[in-house]
Amino acid sequence: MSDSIVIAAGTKNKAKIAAIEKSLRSMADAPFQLEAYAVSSEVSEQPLGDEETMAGAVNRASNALLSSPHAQIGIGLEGGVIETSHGLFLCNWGALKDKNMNAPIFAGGARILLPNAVADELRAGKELGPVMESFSQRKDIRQQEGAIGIFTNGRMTRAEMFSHIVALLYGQWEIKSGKEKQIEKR
Ligand SMILES: O=P(O)(O)OP(=O)(O)OP(=O)(O)OC[C@H]1O[C@@H](n2cnc3c(O)ncnc32)[C@H](O)[C@@H]1O
Ligand SMILES: [Mg+2]
Repeated sequence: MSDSIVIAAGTKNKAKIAAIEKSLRSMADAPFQLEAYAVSSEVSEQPLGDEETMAGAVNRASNALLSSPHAQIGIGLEGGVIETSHGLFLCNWGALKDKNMNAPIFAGGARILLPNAVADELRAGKELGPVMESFSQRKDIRQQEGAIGIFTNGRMTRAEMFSHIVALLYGQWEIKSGKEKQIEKR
């Protein structure tokens, strides 16, 4: 980035904001301002499958951009679950919307299998957030290491997982904005 730009995040979740902040700080070559808006994802509280989770991510990105008077970019991150022949997996998506670009940019995140006890509660219509609280006997897991942290023995946190998605989004955005890195040819 050559000029300072305003980026609007479509969430107030601490793990998601930390991911955006940390990932962008490490990549952006100019200062930026990050604003956080508690926008609607316009999908269910517990998105099911890639399509619904992607829709949640892009709706958050668009709604964040609309909420901010000065932002050039909106970022939306959404956590969902997806049914497979091997069981129910966590699935995560991010979307970036630049007000000067027609198409949104997408990136998907890490997936891991949920234990049967947790998966069955979700299949019965419960949300992962509260299910994780009763499973781990702790409050607010979704703003901390998340289900992914608990089920990977703390090797990957929710913020780290979302920071990979933000890097995937930002790198694609750089290429589309003509800010490609000059990689040395050997
Ligand atoms: O404030 P927002 O941005 O909505 O943050 P959130 O934690 O609710 O995150 P999502 O809406 O993207 O997640 C969809 C649902 O999945 C839950 N969830 C997703 N990932 C989770 C995780 O790693 N740990 C605990 N709950 C999670 C979350 O509580 C919601 O019920
Ligand atoms: Mg939510």
